[in-house]
Amino acid sequence: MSIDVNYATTRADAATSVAFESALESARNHNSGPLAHLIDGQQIETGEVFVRVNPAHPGEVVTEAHAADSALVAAAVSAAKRAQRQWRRTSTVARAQALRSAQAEFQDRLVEIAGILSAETGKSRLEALGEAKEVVDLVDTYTTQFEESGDFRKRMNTADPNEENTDLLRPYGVFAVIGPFNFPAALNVGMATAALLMGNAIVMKPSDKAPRSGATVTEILARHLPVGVVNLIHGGAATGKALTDASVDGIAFTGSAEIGWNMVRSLGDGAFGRPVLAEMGGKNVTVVSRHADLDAAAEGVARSAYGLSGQKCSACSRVVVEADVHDEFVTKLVERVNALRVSDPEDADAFMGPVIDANAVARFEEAVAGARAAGARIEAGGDRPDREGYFVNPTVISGLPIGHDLTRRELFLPFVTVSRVDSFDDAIDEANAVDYGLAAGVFSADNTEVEEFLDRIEAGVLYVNRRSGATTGAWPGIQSFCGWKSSGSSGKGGLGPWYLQGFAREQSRTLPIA
Ligand SMILES: NC(=O)c1ccc[n+]([C@@H]2O[C@H](COP(=O)([O-])OP(=O)(O)OC[C@H]3O[C@@H](n4cnc5c(N)ncnc54)[C@H](O)[C@@H]3O)[C@@H](O)[C@H]2O)c1
Ligand SMILES: N[C@@H](CCC=O)C(=O)O
Repeated sequence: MSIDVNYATTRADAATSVAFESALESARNHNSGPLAHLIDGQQIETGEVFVRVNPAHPGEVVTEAHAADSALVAAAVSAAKRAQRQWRRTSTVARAQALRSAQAEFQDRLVEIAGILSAETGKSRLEALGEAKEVVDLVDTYTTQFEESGDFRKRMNTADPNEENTDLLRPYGVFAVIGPFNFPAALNVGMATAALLMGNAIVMKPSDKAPRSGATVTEILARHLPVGVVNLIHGGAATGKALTDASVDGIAFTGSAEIGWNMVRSLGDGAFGRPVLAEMGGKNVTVVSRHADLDAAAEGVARSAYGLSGQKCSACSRVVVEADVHDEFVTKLVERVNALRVSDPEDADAFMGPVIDANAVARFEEAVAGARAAGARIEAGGDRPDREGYFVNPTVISGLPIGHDLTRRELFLPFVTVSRVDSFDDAIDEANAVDYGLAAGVFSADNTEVEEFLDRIEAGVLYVNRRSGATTGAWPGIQSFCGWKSSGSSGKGGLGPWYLQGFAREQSRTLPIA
């Protein structure tokens, strides 16, 4: 079945929908005992068992898994170190072939993977199918870049006719790969593929909120690579901490800023620094000028703010609007938000599924109470649908004072604040007044304003007048996904052309000409 879905797709064809529904049902009923770790090619079934429930029906356990303790983590790192010695000497052609072979299996199992993603995270079918397709495109994009890189090896000039000089990129060794719950297939596979192509071995720790999603894609990678190059351990924060404290040579992390920056600090605090490629949170803004097409702006914001229930690092969570068009924009946004369908992902028309867990629901209720206490207007939502599960309604808030905490802190919820400012210049100041710098959008028909936005905005992923998603929808090989400020530690983004190099260090070699 050929499936062409991305995060801007608005409908799946009938055959894909039927296949997805069957995959979702089977994933929801698949629990056949705790998932094992994968270390040196062996399935290891030790450690306390934790469970993941279906967020649409929290009484149903979808997955169980064993959590790894620090001894098991150390065993996984040792296995990876042993395997990496050979893997780094494997020809670049053979490394690329191994990843191409995994890519083919990801493509063959795309709908099955989408079902597992939706069962564990509550993603709608289009979000789940989009993520499963992103997995395939990520492997393809990085492998193509790798194949075209000339082996990351360059012949240099020489100052001595008896010498030849080469500059090359060499792997660090073993990378810990630690991923978040919201894209537990694409982000884990993206980080892992880049590390592996560059000659590193990995120890993967997926989120404990999506262990089967992480395990399924990691086991596919493992099957196509030599034993021990890809290892998998399960668990939550304690297992993650044990992994970052172990003797890994680097970390690829995607998750919240607090945890990511702690890793950066802790790996920098030794006899020598080790790389932490961390992609972190956002408080992504859309600027709406008085020269904007307000229908396009409202649609772009609604799609970005509420897709995946606002649980994208790229989600638009604040809109800054020029005063002249504030009320009209809010009216148009509210119309669209009230039309969004919040439902179980098994419902073909569900736009928003549940949020991830009870903590997210509590955070939603606290945020709404905070907005009310500050005298803000709840323009849409602010409550929960009357149904079982971790569902909340898409929410629009206006009238919060400039600088209010709810306009600064990442909530990771379908919760959008709209702020009124006097000028386009003030809008950019307000847009930049957060620590984060991930994605940002602008709506304006005035080219001078657009240029001003592009020049001044402090974020790594920018979109202009984008109706299909004001701040979301980056795709491998099309938009790089680079966090500025507290949103990223390396100044380079996943999905883009400079990512692979972060997984290697440079070496210069001067040899006598024989
Ligand atoms: N910039 C990006 O590309 C990007 C993409 C997706 C998500 N995110 C961000 O991820 C966050 C949401 O995901 P989440 O709630 O799973 O994030 P999180 O930071 O809570 O967890 C991420 C991963 O870190 C592990 N972890 C938790 N504590 C740890 C510790 N002390 N040491 C080591 N590992 C630890 C978790 O088990 C999980 O696997 C949001 O902030 C979102 O913006 C960023
Ligand atoms: N690549 C996705 C975001 C991934 C993070 O959560 C987007 O651009 O919307």
